Formats: sequence, structure tokens, C-alpha cells
Amino acid sequence: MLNRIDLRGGVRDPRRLLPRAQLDVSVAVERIRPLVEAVREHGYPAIREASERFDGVSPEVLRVPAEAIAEAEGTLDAQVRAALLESITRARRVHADQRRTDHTTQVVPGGTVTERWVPVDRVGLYVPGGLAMYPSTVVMNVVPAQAAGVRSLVVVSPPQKDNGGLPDPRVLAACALLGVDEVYAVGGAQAVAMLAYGAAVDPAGTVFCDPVDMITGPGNIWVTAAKRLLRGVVGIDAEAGPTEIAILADDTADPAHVAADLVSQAEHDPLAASVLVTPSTALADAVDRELARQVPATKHAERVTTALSGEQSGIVLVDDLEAGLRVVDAYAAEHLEIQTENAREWALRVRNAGAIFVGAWSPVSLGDYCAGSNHVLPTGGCARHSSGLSVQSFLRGIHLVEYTRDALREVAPHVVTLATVEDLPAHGQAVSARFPGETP
Ligand SMILES: NC(=O)c1ccc[n+]([C@@H]2O[C@H](COP(=O)([O-])OP(=O)(O)OC[C@H]3O[C@@H](n4cnc5c(N)ncnc54)[C@H](O)[C@@H]3O)[C@@H](O)[C@H]2O)c1
Ligand SMILES: N[C@H](CO)Cc1c[nH]c[nH+]1
Ligand SMILES: [Zn+2]
Repeated sequence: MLNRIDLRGGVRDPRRLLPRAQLDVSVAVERIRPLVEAVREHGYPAIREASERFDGVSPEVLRVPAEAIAEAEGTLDAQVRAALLESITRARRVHADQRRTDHTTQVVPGGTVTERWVPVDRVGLYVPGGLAMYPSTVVMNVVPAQAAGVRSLVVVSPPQKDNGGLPDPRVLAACALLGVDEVYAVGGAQAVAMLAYGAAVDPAGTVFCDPVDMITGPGNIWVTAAKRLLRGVVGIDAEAGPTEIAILADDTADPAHVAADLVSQAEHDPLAASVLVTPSTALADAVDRELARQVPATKHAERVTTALSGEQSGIVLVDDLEAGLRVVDAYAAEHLEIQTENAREWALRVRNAGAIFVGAWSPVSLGDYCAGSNHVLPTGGCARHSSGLSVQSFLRGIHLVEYTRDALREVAPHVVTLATVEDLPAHGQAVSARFPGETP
């Protein structure tokens, strides 16, 4: 079922040979550019037109009424409520430990630099809702933003035909459980554009959705493309697009578990990527047999089959685990499972991954919901340079520079020298003017 990519025999640069989806984010950017422009220029009518085209609903008012949020919480199934509360408790535990504290460095006597960590003022949190519904993603977005101290939080999620054009009721209930009351029934690239530019008035004459300072959260390729296009207009977290799982495994791994984990992430999206990296052809064969058994029995068999048979998925055969480590580092998966002997030792040597799931009892699904870790993670190789969503994502470090007269006087000659070297003499003058009659 899975393509085989044979990297045995000492391939030096595996990056070019590794699988990635054919529909690239940069191609998607060009497709959604006109839509983003239309939302910037026209606001509400362009959003409504896109919602009609892509979601099959034509909402009159985009802001979800407070009563609808309260009703969704009131009618939430007790078991779902308990699971969400457990997820929130564990995520809060981990994220509370992430908060950086302000720090002052004494550079010289009389000269200090203090780094203040200041939360972003207003953030827009994207919660997907196309092929699946994601109340868990409300938790993963909101918990770190609240722990950072963000004052104004707005959630956007696609309108659902079967919920009267409102987002999924479980998504609304999760917002209520976390105390979020500004929610809009908008999805896709149009939602990202609305958050970035704000939107003027709806037909009722209500001013809605002030622009945000930063947008976070995962989504499909169109959402990811809009985030890439609007980076700079607003702050953007890492690109968290179609899900990826890579598994580095040896023949100690259980093929049924490996296959189940590959299927679990393939069910997100036909563009999802499931990659097994192993030196064991016996394991590769056994996983293939397991997939042939498991996939037809899974609920979203068609979507899973498309994802697994796409060129973004495959089994990569390597000479040994050392070579496997080089391959997973080059691939930089959103999720990396290590199912080998001494899994923790291998995990500690990995350089590039969104999150690492160590050993037989830490599957990605645990992290998706209840490990306490964050599931909004970088895809498409972005794990080479970006982290998953965290409290830090919502904070900016601002330097406070405080020097006394004596401390400035002491360093003035160096400032003047560097200003002269750069041919920016007014910079030097700004310092020497403070010490008339002295030659710094
Ligand atoms: N990396 C992560 O952290 C992470 C976490 C959770 C989910 N995900 C991913 O999020 C995605 C969720 O996707 P989804 O589809 O279920 O929900 P979604 O909300 O991301 O996408 C649905 C929206 O896409 C828009 N859309 C649909 N077709 C379009 C088209 N042809 N052109 C422009 N816009 C279009 C619609 O407006 C719709 O509202 C999956 O790819 C999943 O793998 C990633
Ligand atoms: N695996 C997704 C991150 O790529 C997160 C998720 C939410 N619900 C289920 N899974
Ligand atoms: Zn998942």
C-alpha cells in the first residue's frame, strides 16, 4: 500500500529524495491571493461569497451570538465535557511552566538591559472544521494564549450546514469552557484574511471583527497558504498545515501499532503524510500487511487510502538506525514517533521535529488530545526552524535599555568609532552632544 523509497547504500543527502505532497503551499498561495485581496477590499460581501462557495452556507451575521455559545455548553455530552476538561487541565499544567520571566542583565556598573516579556494584545485563533471537527484545537490555541496573558482572544471556525451556519457545537462548547466569547463562523482563507484586516459592517449594520495582531492555529492547505500570504501584515505562528507523522522503527516495534499510528494521522486529510523509516524489511512488510487489514475497516477509508497512497507517504528503507536518524532529521516531521530499542536515547539525538513521541506507549493520538503537550505543530519541513505553539508564541521580548551618565560617557568613544565606520556621523553626534567640551 505504501510507496517504498530505498535509501540503502549510503545516500548522502536524503532531503531531495524524501516524499512531500504535490500540492505545495506556494502554489496554494497563488490560488487564494484573489480571495484574500477581495476580503481586504470588500470585507463582509467577499467573506459571504467565499462561505457560500466553499462551505455551502450564506451567513447573515458572522459573530456567534452569546446565547448559542451558552447553549452549546449546556447541551454538551457529559463524557465529552469530562474529556475536554482533562485535556485543558493537562495542557494548563505544561503551559504554565513555559512562561518566561522578565530578566535584567547588569552589562556594566550603571548600565542595564532588561528583557520584558509582553503578551500580544489581540490574537485570532483558527480552529479547523472542514473534514473533521476540532474542539481539541480550541484547547491547544486558547490555553497557551491565556497563560501568556493575552487580553483579547477571538476564535474563528468554519460554519456548519448542519448547525444552522454556526461552527460545530462542540467547538463552541470548548470556547465556553475556556471563557472565550468572541467567536466567528468563518473558515478557510477568508477567515485568516478577516482576522488580518478586520471586516467592516454586516447587513445589520453591526461593526464586527477588529483586526488582530497575530493569528495562530492549524488548518488545511488553503488556511496555511493564507497564513503564509499574510505573515507580516499580522504575526503568524509556524505553518501548521496538513498533518504529518514519521515513525523511526526497528524490528522491536509492533507492526499493528505502527500501522495504526500511520492510519491515525492519515485520516485528517487526503494530503496528510504518513512515513515509516526503518532498516527492517521484515517490519516494512508486516506494516504493509497490517495496513491492508486495518485501512478497509477504518471509518474514513477513502481519505486514508488517498493519503497513504499519495507521493507524500511511504516506507523509507535505510541501512541502519544511524542512517534513519539522518533521514528523519532531513524530513523534519510534524510528529516523529521513535519505536526502537533505547527509544529515548535516539529521541535525544533528533534535531528536527515538531514533537517527538518516545517508545511504544506514547502514540501521537495521546499528544493530539491529552498528553499535556501542544498539538499545533509545524509541517512541511518548518520544524527545521520553528516550534510548535507555546506560551512563548504569544509573547514579545522588549528590551529596556537604562544607562547612567557615567556609563554612557565611558562607552561613548566606541559608539562614535562605530558610527564613523558606518558613515553615520549623526549617530555619534547624538552621543557626543551630551558631553559638550569633552572629546569622547
Ligand atoms: N499541523 C497541525 O498542527 C494540525 C493540527 C490539526 C489539524 N491539522 C490539519 O488541519 C486541516 C483541517 O482541515 P479541514 O479541511 O478539516 O478544515 P479547515 O477548517 O482547515 O478547512 C476548511 C475550510 O477550507 C476552505 N476551503 C475548502 N476548499 C477550498 C478550496 N478549494 N479553496 C479555498 N478554500 C477552501 C473552506 O472555506 C473551509 O471552511 C487538516 O489538513 C489537518 O491535517 C493540522
Ligand atoms: N494530529 C493533529 C495535529 O496534526 C491534531 C489533532 C486534533 N485532533 C486530532 N488530531
Ligand atoms: Zn491527529
